[in-house]
Amino acid sequence: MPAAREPEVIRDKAAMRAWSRRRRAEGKTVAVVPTMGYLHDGHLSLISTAAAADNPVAIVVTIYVNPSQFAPSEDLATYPSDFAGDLRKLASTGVVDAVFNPVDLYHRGTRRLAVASGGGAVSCLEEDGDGHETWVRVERLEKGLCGDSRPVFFRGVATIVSKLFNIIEPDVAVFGKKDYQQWRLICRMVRDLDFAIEIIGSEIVREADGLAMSSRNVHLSREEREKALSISRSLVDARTAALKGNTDCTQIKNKIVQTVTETGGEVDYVEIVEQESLAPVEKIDVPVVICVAAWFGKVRLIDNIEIDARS
Ligand SMILES: Nc1ncnc2c1ncn2[C@@H]1O[C@H](COP(=O)(O)OP(=O)(O)OP(=O)(O)O)[C@@H](O)[C@H]1O
Ligand SMILES: CC(C)(CO)[C@@H](O)C(=O)[O-]
Ligand code: BAL
Repeated sequence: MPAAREPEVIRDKAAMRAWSRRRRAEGKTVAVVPTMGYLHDGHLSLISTAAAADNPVAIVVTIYVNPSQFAPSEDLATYPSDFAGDLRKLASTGVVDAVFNPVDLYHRGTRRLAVASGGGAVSCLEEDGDGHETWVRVERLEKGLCGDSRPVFFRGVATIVSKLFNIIEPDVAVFGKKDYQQWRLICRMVRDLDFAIEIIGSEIVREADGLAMSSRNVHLSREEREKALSISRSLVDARTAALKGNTDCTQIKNKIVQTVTETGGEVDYVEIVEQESLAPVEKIDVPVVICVAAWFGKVRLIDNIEIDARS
């Protein structure tokens, strides 16, 4: 394990771009790990993936809670943050060269769009004005799964990730498979828009009892956290059943819904989709991913499991 090393903190986008260009002029590969902070071991595993990507590599971790991916009704205001703690964790890896932590990445404008008066603020960004008006949309992949209950989420993600790519100009970017739809959507965006960036999907990191690590887990009470284990447990059971030959998706989905609901969670969705297209399937005879989103109290969690019955 490398010795602890403080990353350089960069707040300004021009400084970030200049830093990145200097690293490339030195012959380094620039790898970026985009995050919203409140870092945990899942994030640190993305950094390890980036460090293994190429050599020599300059690693930038971005910490920015992007207002445009949150609807006004969602949890932007309570999203956890601990920048000092994040810096300590990043320093302890010994491999992170820079942290990009901008105060704001949007033009806010002057005209305020009040949500209450029906002024058209569909995300927390528009609540602050009409300054930003250019959006990146991945039209099919943004629909379904999380796109149904978070209608502005993927528009916000695709747009902020494009902005980060334009500022940092990385060679490589690492995303977690915990946010499976997000990872697939970014891959598609990069392909369709010819970003010269390799996208790496990194495996889900779990707590010892199976709960997928997530910044929002901090908001779970002890009881809610216990109930939330029903997601990972039911996903593992579903995978075991599928590999034993129960490939009927309706049956598998019903069982997961039943388990999570009986435990006290409120299911948002359970879907079984083809791994790359995210198209729903009826039978597990192609590589699939089972995706789940469920509420435990005020916390909405997502998780998934990949199944390739041929392997
Ligand atoms: N448990 C995990 N394993 C692997 N990657 C993860 C894990 N948790 C988050 N990531 C990845 O880290 C990146 C940044 O995610 P983010 O900062 O939103 O953290 P998060 O834990 O997913 O938070 P939340 O789900 O509460 O928003 C994303 O690419 C995400 O997929
Ligand atoms: C990719 C991302 C950093 C964009 O804000 C965010 O959606 C996240 O943390 O997964
Ligand atoms: N990790 C996804 C970021 C979000 O839920 O807004």
